[in-house]
Amino acid sequence: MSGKRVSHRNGNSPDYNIVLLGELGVGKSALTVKYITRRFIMEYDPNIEDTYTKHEDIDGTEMCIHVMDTYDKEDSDPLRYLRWADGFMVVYGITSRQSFDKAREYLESVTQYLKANSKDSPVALVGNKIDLERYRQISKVEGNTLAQEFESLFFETTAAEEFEYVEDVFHGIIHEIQREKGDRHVNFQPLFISEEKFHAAQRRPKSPRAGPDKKEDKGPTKKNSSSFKLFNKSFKIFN
Ligand SMILES: Nc1nc2c(ncn2[C@@H]2O[C@H](COP(=O)(O)OP(=O)(O)OP(=O)(O)O)[C@@H](O)[C@H]2O)c(=O)[nH]1
Repeated sequence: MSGKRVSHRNGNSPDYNIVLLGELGVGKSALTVKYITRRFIMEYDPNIEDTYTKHEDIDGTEMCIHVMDTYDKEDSDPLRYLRWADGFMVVYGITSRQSFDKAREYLESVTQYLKANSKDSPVALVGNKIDLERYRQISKVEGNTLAQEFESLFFETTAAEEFEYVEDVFHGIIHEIQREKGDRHVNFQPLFISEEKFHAAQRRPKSPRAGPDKKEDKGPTKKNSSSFKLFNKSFKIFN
């Protein structure tokens, strides 16, 4: 994109909506909060569904990213996120076969909706918790095969390690959303956080954990006051 800014009808930064779907406990909240705050937080209230906002400047393009961390009950209406989302992240834990089966169900319902509504929003299958390699139940090949079946992007990542592992996933889907909306015209190769890259990084000395990461972060922005709820809870913060 070489620093060129995307112009929009009203001159404002574009807004992109990303929804996270998946079984309880796969790390939807952990990934959302890591992306927004760069921190790994251990405990969440599993019954909360919320939307968080982050300002980004990617390749010289300013944008506003809204992330919905869903809590899907039996009787809740999936249209609330299906209509809202510009891009979907279907998350499973690599240590849980059950969450992988659930991810397939989400992929089926999302792709069915998109097809029925002639929409082409990008979908990413995301295998989380690769820091727990020793408990892995879903191989990378199996994840990749499922993603290919649904013509979706595929990533493996962890919310418990470096911020970049999570950022890569979000930026990957943001690039695809931009491309789908005609805001980006370059050939983008989906980023993979490979086990090799992850383990190589594990062997390197880690950057200091405390405090914010290197890049200036404008922090969470109030959308409907939800972003600020984060800081009122007694979370355990690990980095
Ligand atoms: N080791 C490890 N633990 C993780 C990771 N991501 C999340 N967790 C932990 O897994 C548990 C569930 O994570 P959540 O983010 O609450 O999962 P969720 O998908 O939002 O599910 P609910 O909050 O239960 O709706 C928490 O204890 C997290 O700390 C990860 O990448 N690695």
